[in-house]
Amino acid sequence: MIMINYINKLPKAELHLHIEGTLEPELLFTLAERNNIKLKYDSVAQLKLAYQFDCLQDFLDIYYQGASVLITEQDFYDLTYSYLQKCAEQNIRHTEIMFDPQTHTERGVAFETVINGISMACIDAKEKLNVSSLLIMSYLRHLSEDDAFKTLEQSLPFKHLITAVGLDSSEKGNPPSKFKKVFEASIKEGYIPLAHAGEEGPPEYIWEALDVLKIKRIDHGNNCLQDQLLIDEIIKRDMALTVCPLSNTALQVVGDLKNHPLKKMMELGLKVTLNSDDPAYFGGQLNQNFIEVQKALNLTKEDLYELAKNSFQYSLLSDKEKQTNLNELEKYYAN
Ligand SMILES: Nc1ncnc2[nH]cnc12
Ligand SMILES: [Zn+2]
Repeated sequence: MIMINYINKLPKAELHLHIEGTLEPELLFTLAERNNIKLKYDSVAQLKLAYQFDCLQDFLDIYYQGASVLITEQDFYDLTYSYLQKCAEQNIRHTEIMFDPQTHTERGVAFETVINGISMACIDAKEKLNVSSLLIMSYLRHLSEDDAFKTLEQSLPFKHLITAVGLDSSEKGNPPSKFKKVFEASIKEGYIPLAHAGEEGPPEYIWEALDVLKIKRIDHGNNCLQDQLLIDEIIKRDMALTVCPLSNTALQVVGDLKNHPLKKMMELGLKVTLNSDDPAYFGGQLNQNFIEVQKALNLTKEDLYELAKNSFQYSLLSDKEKQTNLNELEKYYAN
C-alpha cells in the first residue's frame, strides 16, 4: 500500500540535516548574483547535471563549492528560513540542524555572521511556523584537530545558541580518534557529542566514535551491520542511528533502495530515524525519503509510526518537549 498522504501529515522530527545541504540550485544562483560571485555553471539546469556522485568525496567537492555563495547574515537567514518553511509543509515539528562553521570561516566569513543568520531564522520559524529547532556545530574531519579547536574557541560567545557538536566531511582516513581532545573539550563546554560514523568508514570508526568521542547518537552508522558485537553494544547503550536513505543511494553507499538495510536494522532491534542529510543534492526532502523507502521496503503504518516516534524519542529535546510531541503523534496514530 502507498501511504503518501499518511506520511505527509505524520508528525515527525528531523535529526540529521546539514543546512548547507539545503541550498537549492535556484537560491544558489540568486545568492551568487546578489554577492557578485561568478559560478562555473551558466544555468540551474547545468548545475543540476553536475549532481551525479560516485562517492562521498565527489559530493563534498560540489557541496563546498555551492556553499561559497553564502556571504552575509541575510544569506544564512534566507537559507535557513527556506528550509524551515519546508519543515512546516512536511509536518516536521522539530529539527536538529547541523552547520559547518569552517566551510565559511576558511573563506573569511565570520563565525558570528553564520550563527546569527541561522539562529535568527530559527527564532522566527518557532514564532511564525511553530517549528522548533536546535543547532549542532559540526567539525570538518578532513581538517586538523587544531582547526577544530579554533572553531570551538570561536563558538564560545555563542554557546547559548548551540546544543551539540558533530563530526562530518570525508570519513575515510579521518578516524574519530583524530578528534579525541577537541571532543573532550567540547563536552567540558557543555556541548553534546555526536558524529558521522560508518557511512563509508569501517565498524572500527563507529567503535571509536562511541568509546573515544563518547557520542550520544550515531549519524548514518550503516556499517555497524558488519559487526554483531557492535550491533549488540549500540542496542545495549540505547543509541539511535540517523539513517539517510536517499543520501545513501545518491552517494552509492547503497546500490538500490530495495536493498536498503533500514528494515533489517529495525528487525535487529536498532533504533533508527529517517533523515534527508543534504536534500538539495540528494533528490528529496524528508517526506520524500519516507515515501520512497516505504514503497521500496513495503513499510507498514506501524513501521512509520516507530520511525516518527524514534525521531522525537532520540532528539535532544527535554523530556517535557519530547512528551508534547509524542502525545501529538500518538493522537495522529490512533485516528
Ligand atoms: N553525508 C555526509 N557525510 C559526511 N559529511 C557530510 N557533510 C554533508 N553531508 C555529509
Ligand atoms: Zn550528514
